[in-house]
Amino acid sequence: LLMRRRSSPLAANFTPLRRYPIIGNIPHLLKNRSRMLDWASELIPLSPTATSTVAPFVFTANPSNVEHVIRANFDNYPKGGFITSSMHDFFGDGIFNSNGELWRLQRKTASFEFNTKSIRSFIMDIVRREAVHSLLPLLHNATTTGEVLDLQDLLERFAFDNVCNLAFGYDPKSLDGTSEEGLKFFHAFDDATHIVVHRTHSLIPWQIKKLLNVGSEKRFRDSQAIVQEMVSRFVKSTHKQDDLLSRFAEDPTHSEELLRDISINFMVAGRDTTPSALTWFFWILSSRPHIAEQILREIKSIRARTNNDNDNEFFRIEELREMHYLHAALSESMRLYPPVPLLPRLANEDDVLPDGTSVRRGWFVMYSSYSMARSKSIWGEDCMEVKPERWLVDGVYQPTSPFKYPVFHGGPRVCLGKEMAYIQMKAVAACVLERFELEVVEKRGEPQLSMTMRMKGGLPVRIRERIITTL
Ligand code: HEM
Repeated sequence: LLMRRRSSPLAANFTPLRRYPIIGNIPHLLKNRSRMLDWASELIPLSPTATSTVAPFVFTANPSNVEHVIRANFDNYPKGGFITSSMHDFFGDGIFNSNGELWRLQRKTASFEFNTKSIRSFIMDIVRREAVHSLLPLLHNATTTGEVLDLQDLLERFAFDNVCNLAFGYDPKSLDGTSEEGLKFFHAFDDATHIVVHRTHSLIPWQIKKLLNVGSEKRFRDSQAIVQEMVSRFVKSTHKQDDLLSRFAEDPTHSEELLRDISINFMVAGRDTTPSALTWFFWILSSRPHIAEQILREIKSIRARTNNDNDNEFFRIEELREMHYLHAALSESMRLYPPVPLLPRLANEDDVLPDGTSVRRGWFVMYSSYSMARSKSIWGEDCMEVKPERWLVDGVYQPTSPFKYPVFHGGPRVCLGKEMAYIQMKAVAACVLERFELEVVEKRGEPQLSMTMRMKGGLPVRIRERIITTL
C-alpha cells in the first residue's frame, strides 16, 4: 500500500512552492508555522481552483471541497493530529476535541439543550443583566471621564461573564473587576487558552518544555490548575438549575472529569467567538457611518412598533429577531472577519477532493473562511466591500449555504451556539449603538490569530453619549 501511495502521482495538485530534495517542505513549514492564516491567504489565490498543496497541508477556499470535507465525506475528516493533541491538556475529551462516539453523545445532549425555549430565555436574562448592570454603566462612565477604552478587552470580559453565568450560574464580574476570585479565573483562563494555541509555534517542542516544567509550559500548568480547580468546584456543587452544567449533570453516565471538560469547551466557545465578531463589527462601523445609521433607524422603528420606546428598557428577544438589517450587518462583518478564519481537518484515508486535489492519509485539509470572503468567484466583484444588503431580500435576512459561508462551520459539526451568539451580539450591538457613539482612536485593524481572530493591539475607542437625532 505504501509503495502504491508513493508511486501514485499528485498531478492534479496545485503546489505553489518548490519542494526541496530530502527535506521536502520543512523549510516552508518552519518559516510559516506561526503565520498560518497569512500564509493560507497568500497561497490560496494563486491556485485556479482556490486549493494549494504544501504537504502535509492542503489549503482550500473552494466551496465544493469544503462541503466534501465537512459534510459529504465527514467520516474521513475527523479532528486530530498534532493540532488537537496540543490542545488535549486543556480541552480534554470535551466536544471540541473529541470524535466518534464520545463526540456524538455530547453533541446529542447539547443539541437538545441548546434548542429548548428555557435556555433561550436564560441566555437573554444573562445578557440583559450583564449589559444593564456592567457594560452600559462602564461605557457611560467613560463618556464623563473621556478615558480611552480597549473595546476588545471589554467585550472579552463581557463574554466571559456571560458564559460563566450560562455554564455554571456563576458571575466572575471580570468586567467591573469587583471579584478578586473572578479576575483570577479570567486571567488564568485567558493565559491557558493563549499558551495552548501557540504551542505549535515554538521551535522548541512544547512537550520538552512541559516535561521540564519551564517557560510558557510552567505558566500553562499554573493557569490550568486554577481553571480546573474552579471548574471542578462547580462540578461538585452542581444542583438542579438552568445552567448548562446542571443540564449535562442530569446524565448519570457523565463522569466529573467529563463534566469538567464539557464545561471548559463551552467556555472557550462562548468566550472567544462573539467578542471577536463584535470587535471587528464596531471597527467596520467606525468608518461606515451609513451602516450605523441604518441600524439605528431599524431599532427606532422596532421600538415604535412594539411600544418599547423607552430606551431604558432592554430589548425583548422578539424585538431582536425583527432586526434583520442588524443581523445582515453582523453577518457581513463576520464574512470579511470570521472569528474562526481557518480550520483544519485530518484525512483518515487517501482521498480526492471535488476539484481533483489529492489528499494523502495523515494530511490536513485547512479550509479558510477568510479567503472565501475575498473570492470574487464566490461573492462577486464587490467581495471586498461591506454590504449588509447582500443578505437581504425585501428587507428580510436570507441565510446562505454554510459551504460558501462556513463561518459557523457546517454539516454534522455545525456550531451549536449560532442562535445564542446572534442573540448576544445583536443585544450588545443594539444597546451600545443606541446610547453611544464610538470613536476609534487608532484604526489598526490588523488580524491576529489566537483561539479566534483577534485585533492586534486591541480596539482603543473614545465614547460619547449619542445625541438623539431624527434619523
Ligand atoms: C460569532 C460567534 C460564533 C462563531 C463564529 C462560531 C463558530 C464556530 C465554528 C467555526 C465551529 C466549528 C469548530 C470546529 O469544528 O473546530 C463551532 C463549533 C461549535 N460552537 Fe460555535 N461559534 C460561535 C459562537 C458559539 C457560542 C456562543 C457557543 C456556545 C456557548 C458555541 C458553541 C459551539 C460548539 C459547542 C461547537 C462544537 C460543535 C461540534 O463540534 O459538534 N459557538 N462554532
